[in-house]
Amino acid sequence: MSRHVPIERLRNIGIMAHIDAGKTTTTERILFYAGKIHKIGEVHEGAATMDWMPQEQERGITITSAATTVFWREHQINIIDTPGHVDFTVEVERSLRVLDGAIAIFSAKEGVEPQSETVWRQADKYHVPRLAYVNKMDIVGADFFAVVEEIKKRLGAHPVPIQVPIGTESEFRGLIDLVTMQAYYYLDDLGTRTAAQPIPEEYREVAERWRTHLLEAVAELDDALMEKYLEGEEITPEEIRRALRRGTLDFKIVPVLAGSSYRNKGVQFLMDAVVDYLPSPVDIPPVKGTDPETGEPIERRASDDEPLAALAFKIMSDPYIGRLTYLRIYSGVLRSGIYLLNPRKGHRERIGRILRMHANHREEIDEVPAGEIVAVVGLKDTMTGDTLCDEKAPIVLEAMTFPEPVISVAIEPKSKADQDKLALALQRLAEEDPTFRTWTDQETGQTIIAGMGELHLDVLVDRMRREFKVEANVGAPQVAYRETFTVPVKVEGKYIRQTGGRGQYGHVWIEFIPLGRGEGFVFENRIVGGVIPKEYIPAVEAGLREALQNGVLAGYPLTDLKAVLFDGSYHEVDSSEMAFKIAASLALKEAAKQARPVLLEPIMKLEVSVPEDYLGDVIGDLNARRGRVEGMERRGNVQVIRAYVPLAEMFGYATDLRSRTQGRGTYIMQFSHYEEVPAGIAKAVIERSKGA
Ligand SMILES: Nc1nc2c(ncn2[C@@H]2O[C@H](COP(=O)(O)OP(=O)(O)OP(=O)(O)O)[C@@H](O)[C@H]2O)c(=O)[nH]1
Repeated sequence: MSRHVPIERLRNIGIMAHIDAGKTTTTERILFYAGKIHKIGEVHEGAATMDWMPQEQERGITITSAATTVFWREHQINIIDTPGHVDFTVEVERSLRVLDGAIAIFSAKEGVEPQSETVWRQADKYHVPRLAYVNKMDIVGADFFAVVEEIKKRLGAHPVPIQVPIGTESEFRGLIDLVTMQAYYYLDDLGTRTAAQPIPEEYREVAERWRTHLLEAVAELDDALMEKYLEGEEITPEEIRRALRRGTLDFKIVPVLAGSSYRNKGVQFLMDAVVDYLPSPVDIPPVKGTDPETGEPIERRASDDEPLAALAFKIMSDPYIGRLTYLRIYSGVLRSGIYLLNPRKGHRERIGRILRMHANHREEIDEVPAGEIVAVVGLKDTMTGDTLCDEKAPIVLEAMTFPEPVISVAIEPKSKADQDKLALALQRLAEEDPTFRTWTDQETGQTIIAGMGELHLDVLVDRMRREFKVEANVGAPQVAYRETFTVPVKVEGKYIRQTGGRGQYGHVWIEFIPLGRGEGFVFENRIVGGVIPKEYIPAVEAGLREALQNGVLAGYPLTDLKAVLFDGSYHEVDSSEMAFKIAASLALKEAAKQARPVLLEPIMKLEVSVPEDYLGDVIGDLNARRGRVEGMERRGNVQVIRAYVPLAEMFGYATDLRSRTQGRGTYIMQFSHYEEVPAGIAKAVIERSKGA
């Protein structure tokens, strides 16, 4: 088996951060030092190698994750660049799902920002061990130890600095390695570094203090080291590193490093830390899945000798190659030309070419061992979240969950030709992005696209224009309302037709029970004694699911309810799936009359940062938008307001806040949950939908 490196020397890592903390710059530098690119591209010049989509270069933000492979100290590092903007949270989530470790980047000035908190929690959810990297040590207001304190307070983590920066802001010029107690200086902004030096006199005290902190932390992790430490014996750098590694993998500590990626300081040490402290595929627990036949849980170890199990975590359409499916190979060996089972679809797919992705070129390979991340060309039906496996040893890996879209716009193609191109574009975009939805509005016949936020939709529309050359008019953004029931009801649905020949007979009794917000739709079959034959049950569920989509108040999907099929009857000759489907939808219609349906709206979690002077004005405005202010705190020289606000009131907020604060206010917003729309407003929304 050809493997670039033994699996213990493989690292699959992600880089996560708040927008603008420096992910792209840091990734660029890593590629540079690993010798992959020879000219360092600057983000602000629109030349960064990872950000290759045109919009990314124009907007200066990273939208899609690109996987890239580098080598460092005889280790192979696969890096996934993840986006920082909340509208693309799903990109972060799906990367975290397939990664083994992560670097969390913080700005030395801004510290723990709202989005860094969000991605940190996501990494917790997916059990991703991580390092913290305090970037931008060179900027005014940089404060390494303040960020360390914030990581502790705000994220509840146990940060353990393994370095102390020498100088800050424009004086930032070196790093003290607390593991070896040696100092390194940078001679320029190009990363030229001195050999190890003694710690300078003025840094002795602070270095000793943090060395003690480090030793206490590692002693806590290891009884043998604790003994040595208490005896006052010397603990070697090797012992410290081993304990730090164990502690990081066990989520007990987070090693913290400092640097300025932009000025080429600290990045090589960061790469060393990836090798030293982040897990290889064999350091993480075996992947979990189930047997598609029996539902029995199965585990697969990261070994070439296990049957193959891979997860498709991203689909991209490449203008030259076509459809690229990114796979994480959890176990077994992937070879081009083999057939694999997609258990969700129940059929086989042929693996075409296998590509290892570098930032700006691809390498074709024939075989990929366990633990790797690669892209595959030629898969037709595999979607994001699907498992591909050895057909002799089928497994379904735990699927990813994606949030439902909260905002939509209508798209009207300008010509017949645009109409056709639009159809293709929508199909491609939906394959790539599981949070993107599209459908045709029943009443108006318009094409609707839906996503996670205004920026998300902007980017999608932009891609339709550029990549698929669709000319279209785009409507104003609309809130994705939902509907639900508020009281439980038991109702009957009967569809019986007796007109000559063969009739129609479907008859159900269903109880509808309201569920909590976010629980979705649950169907339960409690038919006993064959009052309705088994073969008609799926038709009842399908009939309900279909009818739910069209709502009962204003055409928005009904959600957060449970339907229990508990009684009914059938006819030997006249019953059919169709008749039961219709009976189910009639039951739902009846339920709508009795179950006091209400309208639900998406509520956004908002953090606004404004200078003190504008505080009153901004809060007043939030109140006028039906906002609920939850709290306020001072961060540096700004006040941060935390609030919940209905999305319906937040269109155009960016412009509004800018003019209200003379451009000094900033905010970050993301979907939180659905809530009932107040009666007066609901009435207006329902009337508007009827008028449309
Ligand atoms: N002074 C200074 N500027 C930096 C440093 N690192 C990044 N920057 C600048 O900060 C800005 C944002 O950096 P990016 O690397 O694009 O940040 P990002 O986190 O990838 O941002 P998104 O891709 O938009 O999520 C750019 O203008 C960088 O040049 C640093 O260490 N020091």
